[in-house]
Amino acid sequence: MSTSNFYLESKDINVWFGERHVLKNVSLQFPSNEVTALIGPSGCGKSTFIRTLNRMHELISGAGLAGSVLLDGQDIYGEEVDPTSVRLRVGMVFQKPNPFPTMSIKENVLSGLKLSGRKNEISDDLVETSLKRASMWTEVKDRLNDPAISLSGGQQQRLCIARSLAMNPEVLLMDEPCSALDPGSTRRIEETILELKESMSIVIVTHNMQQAQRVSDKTAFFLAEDGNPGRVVEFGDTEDVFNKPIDPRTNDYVNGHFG
Ligand SMILES: Nc1ncnc2c1ncn2[C@@H]1O[C@H](COP(=O)(O)OP(=O)(O)OP(=O)(O)O)[C@@H](O)[C@H]1O
Repeated sequence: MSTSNFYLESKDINVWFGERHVLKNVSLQFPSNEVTALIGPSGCGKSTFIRTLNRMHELISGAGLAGSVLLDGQDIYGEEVDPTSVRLRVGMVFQKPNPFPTMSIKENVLSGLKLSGRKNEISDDLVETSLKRASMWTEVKDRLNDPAISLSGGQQQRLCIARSLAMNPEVLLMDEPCSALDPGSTRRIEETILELKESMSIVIVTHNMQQAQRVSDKTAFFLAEDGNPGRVVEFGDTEDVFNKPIDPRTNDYVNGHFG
């Protein structure tokens, strides 16, 4: 049973690359059924932080970490915890769509299950459900055996979302998922995010202030000032962060005065 009121929670996360301290004391809470946007200028540590939430950070050589991340009350950095199982529970979608290009659409959806040895969960129903949840079933249902490379960039990104969803994650991390997409594809992904949040917690890194306001319930503003490590300057309801920010630096950033 969870000991936290939040589904996912970071406590005093500090990150180093070699000697360089790049994130300081980041404590954020991510409730179920909410979308949290991480915003801030380039280089303030948003992508680094999101990677600490599913133990992808430690795959980078020279990466150091202190602090804890509670997933449903359990520290994902606990000694007894297998990092692979964390990455299955906390899925991730990247900036650039990265389907397996020569695999078919269907094989892509099922690839995570195959790679993690969960072959008994593989079924046509799961392919359909995952593609439906990623809002692309009607577009691809008659071409499931076509290679992923035959899809548009926006469709490839939704296929990557479907691939994550097939693993039935409890949290979905999205690192600038729309930055390589046109406005129409961006809108489809945003609609998908709003549908998915009914069944999970979502954390999204975005440089698009309108997108943050359209999709997120909460917003965290990160800033790394004058060579100092990145930290959270302000965290709260998205409406407040954008319309009545407490910190003048948040006000300047959300109104486009820097970054
Ligand atoms: N693999 C790495 N090795 C060394 N330093 C890194 C590595 N990845 C990121 N950094 C450094 O950590 C800091 C935070 O980078 P990060 O990519 O997390 O920022 P960001 O806010 O996501 O930036 P952007 O918005 O441009 O994607 C930067 O100073 C960056 O140079």
